[in-house]
Amino acid sequence: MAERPDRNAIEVRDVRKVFGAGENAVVALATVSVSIHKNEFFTLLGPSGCGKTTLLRLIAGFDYPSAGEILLYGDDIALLPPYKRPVNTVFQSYALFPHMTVAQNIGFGLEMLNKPKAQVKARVAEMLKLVRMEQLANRRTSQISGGQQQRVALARALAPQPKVLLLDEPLSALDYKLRKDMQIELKRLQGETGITFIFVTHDQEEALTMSDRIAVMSAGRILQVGAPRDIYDRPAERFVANFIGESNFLKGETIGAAGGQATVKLSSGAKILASLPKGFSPSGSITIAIRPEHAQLAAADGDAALRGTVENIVYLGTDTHFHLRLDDGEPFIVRRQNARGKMDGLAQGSRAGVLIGADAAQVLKD
Ligand SMILES: Nc1ncnc2c1ncn2[C@@H]1O[C@H](COP(=O)(O)OP(=O)(O)OP(=O)(O)O)[C@@H](O)[C@H]1O
Repeated sequence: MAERPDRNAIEVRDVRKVFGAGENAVVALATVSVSIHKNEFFTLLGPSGCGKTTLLRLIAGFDYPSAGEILLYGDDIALLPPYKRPVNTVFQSYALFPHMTVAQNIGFGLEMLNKPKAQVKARVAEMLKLVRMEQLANRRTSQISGGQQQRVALARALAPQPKVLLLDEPLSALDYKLRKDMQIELKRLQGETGITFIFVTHDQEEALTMSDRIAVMSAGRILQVGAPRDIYDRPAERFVANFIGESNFLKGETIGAAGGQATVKLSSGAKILASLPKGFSPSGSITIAIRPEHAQLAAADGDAALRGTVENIVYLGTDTHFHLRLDDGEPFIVRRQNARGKMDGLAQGSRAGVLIGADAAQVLKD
């Protein structure tokens, strides 16, 4: 299949997937559209059951959409069988052959494609180097660690030079430290090979660490697509603001909007500026989200936007969370980075004000 550099690596257009029929029908994907660019590390992020694996399986060809198109560099592949697609998958269970060596596992796919022996040998050597497993080439895969098995599974999937690599929660079986190392390793592999990676995870930290862009999914829909920073700083919906990081939610009234920002009157009477989601025109009652680290504590008698009482102080090593009860009864958390030797007079039961930074508030669509 010829690669057309002007096209997106993958384009999912109005794809719907329903399992079963009649009363037993399950809508796994409710009309999803997304474009994934060439050379991109793209992540599908969402809770269990939101449809991530279903979308990945449709791109891989393990299943077919009920409606819609899936294009790879402009060609519709939705009905092609998996082996005819220049796409490969790395599964959570690495699915290696335990009686074969590391090198044999990596070369297996190439041999199945009847590639000449010399070519297989050269490619296997290249892949062993790429995943830094040269020393263990002749070990059986039953005799290497989980992290090493993961590298072999990656090398095997990359060996036939797919145009797109699909990764379905490939790090979830690894312990925390190894998982962190493999996140960096995966990002390096993607950069060095230039292959488009589509990665599935329910772990928001993993998604933020590795991705060029993230699609946040919930209940068979894609709610928001953006760079990690956009998704974190500019969540468009309450689900996104809640699923990624922590957020405070405040009710307010819109009293004007211009230049992508709304002026919002809070129940405390304070007026603040809040960013608007793209193309969204607010009216009347709205909800805004504010990250705990984007608000600051201040004197209760000053000109703070919010006022309340400190109910709880949670020390977390790197920072401290101050749990406030605002005067209108709503909870609000302020996170402050800890500095050595710095103490303050705030204690449980103290009155405190909250300052909201100039670019801290985000209007939500729901
Ligand atoms: N073969 C199937 N038959 C019927 N329902 C299915 C089938 N596969 C998936 N589903 C349903 O479709 C929905 C989406 O499932 P999917 O596996 O895509 O979610 P997911 O986000 O990948 O979840 P997880 O993180 O738990 O793997 C779920 O409600 C699931 O129960």
